[in-house]
Amino acid sequence: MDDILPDDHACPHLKCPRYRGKLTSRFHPWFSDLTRLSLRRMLTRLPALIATALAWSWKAGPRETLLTIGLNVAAGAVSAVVLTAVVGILQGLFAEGPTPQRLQAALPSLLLAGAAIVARAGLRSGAIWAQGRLTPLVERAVEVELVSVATATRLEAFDDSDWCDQLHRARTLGTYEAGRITGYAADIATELISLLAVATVVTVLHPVLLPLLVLTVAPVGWAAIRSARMRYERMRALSTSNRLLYMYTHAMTERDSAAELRAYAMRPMLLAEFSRISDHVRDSLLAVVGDQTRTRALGDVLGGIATLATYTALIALLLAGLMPLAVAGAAYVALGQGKAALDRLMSAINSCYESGLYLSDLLEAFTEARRRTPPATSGTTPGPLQELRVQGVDFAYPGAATNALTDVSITVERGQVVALVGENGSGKSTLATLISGLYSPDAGAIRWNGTAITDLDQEQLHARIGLIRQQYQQWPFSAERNITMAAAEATDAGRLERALRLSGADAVVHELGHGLATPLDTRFKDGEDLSGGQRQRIAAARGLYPHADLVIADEPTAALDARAEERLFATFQAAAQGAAVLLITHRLASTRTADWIYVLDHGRVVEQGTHTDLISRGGLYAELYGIQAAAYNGGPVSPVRATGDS
Ligand SMILES: Nc1ncnc2c1ncn2[C@@H]1O[C@H](COP(=O)(O)OP(=O)(O)OP(=O)(O)O)[C@@H](O)[C@H]1O
Repeated sequence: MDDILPDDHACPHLKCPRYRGKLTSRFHPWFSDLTRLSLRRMLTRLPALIATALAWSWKAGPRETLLTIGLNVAAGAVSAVVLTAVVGILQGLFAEGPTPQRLQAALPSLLLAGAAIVARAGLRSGAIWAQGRLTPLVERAVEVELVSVATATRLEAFDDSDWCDQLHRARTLGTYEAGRITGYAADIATELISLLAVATVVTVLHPVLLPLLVLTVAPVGWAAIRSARMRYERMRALSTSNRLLYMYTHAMTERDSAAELRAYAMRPMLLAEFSRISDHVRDSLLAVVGDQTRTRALGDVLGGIATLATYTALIALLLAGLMPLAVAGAAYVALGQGKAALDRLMSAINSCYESGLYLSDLLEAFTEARRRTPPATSGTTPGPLQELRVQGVDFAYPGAATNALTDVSITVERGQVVALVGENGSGKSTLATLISGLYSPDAGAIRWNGTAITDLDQEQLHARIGLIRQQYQQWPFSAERNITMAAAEATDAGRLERALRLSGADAVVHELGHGLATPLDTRFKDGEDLSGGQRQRIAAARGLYPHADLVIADEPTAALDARAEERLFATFQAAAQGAAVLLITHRLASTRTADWIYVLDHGRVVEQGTHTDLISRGGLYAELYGIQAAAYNGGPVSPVRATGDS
């Protein structure tokens, strides 16, 4: 397990140079750029991020976006009126003259302040309502966009752990923050308007007050942004740990792993691993809380000193006779409001900044997904298959030290059943996956009637291939949908009936409580589960349902009983009348009737020919066939030794 644990297990301190080095080398180059943004660079980048967020918001809910921004800005403007009115009240009250006269002078401002406070409350409530609606609208729109780009990427993207981390972060944090950033941007606008009013008032009262006001908030703002960045860096470094926790939680709470968990008594091990990783996440986050607290405390202390200096300056101006008492009182209130507005502005910028980091992450995930997506081919339309030719193909899985396939060439013609055989790990499924167009070869080409399949329209290519995968997935859909799968059009009853009959899945469906409508997942109402062989029949029907030119059957009978196996192989022979069949199997009895057989060994084609050719050659095929035949004929079989035998 240690080897797949993230680098952040190595050192809990972000400041550790060893750790930093690992992070920058492990993640994409933009990582360091993103997390080391200075305040200035962050502020220059924010408008572009906000513009992106606004564009999403507008698309997801134009009315809510307008209301969120409009009502917030209006609330900010009304706050400015409140402040001006309060200053008017104070100036009226502290002015020279008899009390009734001073009260009378303050009355209009008092009424204005009261009305403005009520109006501001109404506007704020409206803004909260609009923001409350906007957030889920944007979250949903971004989520839909994210799954849309993620499902369009090439299959090999999912062999890259960095991409898996990035996608997990985008899914769990990016979409959440994207829904909030518009609100934060509106808060910034609100507080900027309030602040503009305060700045005007204090500057009119005395020019020295404005810089003092800025000084009181600057350290607090600096500390808030620094601590936001600390948390973001930590969350980013914990990506793999968090993804592992998610996977462990899934494994320990979902049905598909429930049986093995119990049968292999995995509970103590899983709980221990889960605790170990979650302890690490907890300790990392606690360490950040400590760092954040120290930074914030420093900001507060510096801010406190600056506040003290501000009020000292105010008192000094008053004592020196440079400021009348009425103005000093108004300045005191204005400074208080200004500090509150600046605090809120800093907090809004900080929230926006933190959201912006996650949003940048999300945008990077979109860019990365598009980079990993095959170009939208207006590719050539594949015609009915006459010949599929694999020419000198090399392929290595991402990150693998050795090739899974080396210089592989095979040909499949219409009307043929071609078999791929070979021992475990020899590259058969990999070749089938490449032919299906799910991976691209590193060298060589796969040609469909002479055209490289990479130049063909991929959707139309997939529609011409019926794939029976070795590792098939049983989807939590109805039995019918598990066979027809993505078919955009309504189910073709004739093709469905044929696929059910040829695969033997008709008998399976017959026994289901709700027939084809039965959900194949017991976690859902009326759901039923299937035996291994029954599942394989459904998977075979899935591969036979399309009107395919090429049926690729990868170990289609491993779980089938003898009768079902015989029927399926006969099906493939029949299917080859109007199409081509590429059959991967370890059951060599069934390859005897194949038109051509390719034998793979360590990713290379080592033999090819008909069954008779290969037997007479006495090579690997003959050896494997001999072993199986001997087992059936009661001949000598290699003894199987129990491990530990002395
Ligand atoms: N997703 C993957 N990432 C990395 N390596 C892989 C992946 N899938 C398969 N391999 C490796 O590629 C090689 C070929 O595997 P492949 O599944 O094609 O063999 P196979 O002939 O189909 O084996 P089997 O008879 O067991 O099904 C093996 O060494 C395997 O470990």
